[in-house]
Amino acid sequence: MKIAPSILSANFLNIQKDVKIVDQAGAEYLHIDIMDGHFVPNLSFGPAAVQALRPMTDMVLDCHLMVEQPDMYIQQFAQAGADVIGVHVEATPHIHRTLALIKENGCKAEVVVNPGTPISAIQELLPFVDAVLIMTVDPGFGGQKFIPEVVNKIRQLTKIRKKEQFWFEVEVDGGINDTTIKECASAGATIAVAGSFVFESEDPSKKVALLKELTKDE
Ligand SMILES: O=C(CO)[C@@H](O)[C@H](O)COP(=O)(O)O
Repeated sequence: MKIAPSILSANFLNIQKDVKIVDQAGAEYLHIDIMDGHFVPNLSFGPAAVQALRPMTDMVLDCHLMVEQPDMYIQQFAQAGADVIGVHVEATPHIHRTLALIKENGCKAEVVVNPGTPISAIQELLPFVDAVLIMTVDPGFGGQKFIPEVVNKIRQLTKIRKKEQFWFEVEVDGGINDTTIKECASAGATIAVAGSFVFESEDPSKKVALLKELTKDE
């Protein structure tokens, strides 16, 4: 399983140091939460933050857009250095167009589903995506409690993925720690985002190593 530390919980006064720590600890992805204060009740980063992070690491920059009208921002995030751009199925009536736009801009296209949204809502999109992000908390804040009922959706998606021989990544995000990551991994998740568990600890490097160790056989 790949580990994607979420910089929402990192130390913004010394972000370069935190990025280096998780990079050296073996994290493959760096998860960047983009919040607009409309789609979710919180504000975070814009394309300038992604541009500043890009020269700091070769980790995959995984931009999770929690924004309304995502099409307005795709090109800016792509030009800033995003590798993966995730857009919520709940955020636009034209999600297929948005996913195509992400690919046209040279990035991997990811569709994101909230805890209250069924897998059936994205089923027709599965042939077009590089990744599906299943939210295991309601988006907007770090440090929330994992919603265990969502594990069933990871299983459902994994079943479809195997049956149809799709190769998209199955990413999980929210409340991931040394217990919940095991449930997600056994259900078929391939990437785990972890914010507070990693960065609000004494030793983020050890936490990344622990998450990798716990899921090394998945
Ligand atoms: O998308 C989000 C929150 O909306 C996440 O990426 C959080 O940043 C994860 O934080 P933890 O739940 O791991 O503390």
